[in-house]
Amino acid sequence: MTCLLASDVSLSLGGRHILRSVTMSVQSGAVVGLIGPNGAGKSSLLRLLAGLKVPDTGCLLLDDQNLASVPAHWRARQIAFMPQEIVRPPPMSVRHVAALGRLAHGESGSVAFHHPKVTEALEQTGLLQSADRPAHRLSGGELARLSLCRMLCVDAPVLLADEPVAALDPAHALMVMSLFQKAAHQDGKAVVVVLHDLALAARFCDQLVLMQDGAIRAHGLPEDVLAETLVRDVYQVTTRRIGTIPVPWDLCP
Ligand SMILES: Nc1ncnc2c1ncn2[C@@H]1O[C@H](COP(=O)(O)OP(=O)(O)OP(=O)(O)O)[C@@H](O)[C@H]1O
Repeated sequence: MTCLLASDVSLSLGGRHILRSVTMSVQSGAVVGLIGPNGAGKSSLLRLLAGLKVPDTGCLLLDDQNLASVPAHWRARQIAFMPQEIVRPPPMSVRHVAALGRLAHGESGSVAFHHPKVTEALEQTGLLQSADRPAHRLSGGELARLSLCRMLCVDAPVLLADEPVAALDPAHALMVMSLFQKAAHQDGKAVVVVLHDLALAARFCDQLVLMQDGAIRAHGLPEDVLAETLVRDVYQVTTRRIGTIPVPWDLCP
């Protein structure tokens, strides 16, 4: 059982308080959705969870080990991270770029290129047919799926993805969210996904953490966190419901 915990973390950057006393955790078998308005601190928190930034106060614990003191190569095998910014890769094939995920295991060259996990991840992200295409010629959504694919190639017990569906069409967004759900529920991964789509958050996440102004405003079951009054207050939008699923409808008057 893997557990990643951010315990009372605070972070300041450029003289601004970015995160204030944030505590949250994710365990094997669960998808946690990190939601909140632009600038709320979601990406900053995700980078702390990935061990890519160190908090000013508080700590990050992976199975009781402080992320600040574990070897980087061990951390890279435990936590796979998909950043929000998708960098256009150099002229390499899609499979070559995906195989870079195996570097976390010290694998490169043909060992990485032919690794079964790479083929599986290409298939899961709908890129197997495009494996030989030049990666730098992919569309924005295809590049986002390649970034996700590379993360899956790490085969880590913890998956952290920053807005993985922001550039995807509805079918691929549903495919990717189903993929995260399966990774958690069937394969026992611990998954944290940053999302702006409240309907996807409601449908596919087991728990939601709602951030506002660098702090956690609410956390718990999606139906509780996405209560109409809370969504209205935090996002300044009204919603309409399809069952329990909220759809942002209008700006608050
Ligand atoms: N290096 C930095 N120096 C100063 N401020 C920063 C720095 N990095 C981030 N910030 C600020 O921290 C706040 C939180 O940024 P963050 O990217 O974590 O928000 P977010 O919730 O992920 O937003 P979005 O939904 O727009 O991606 C923002 O106001 C941002 O401008």
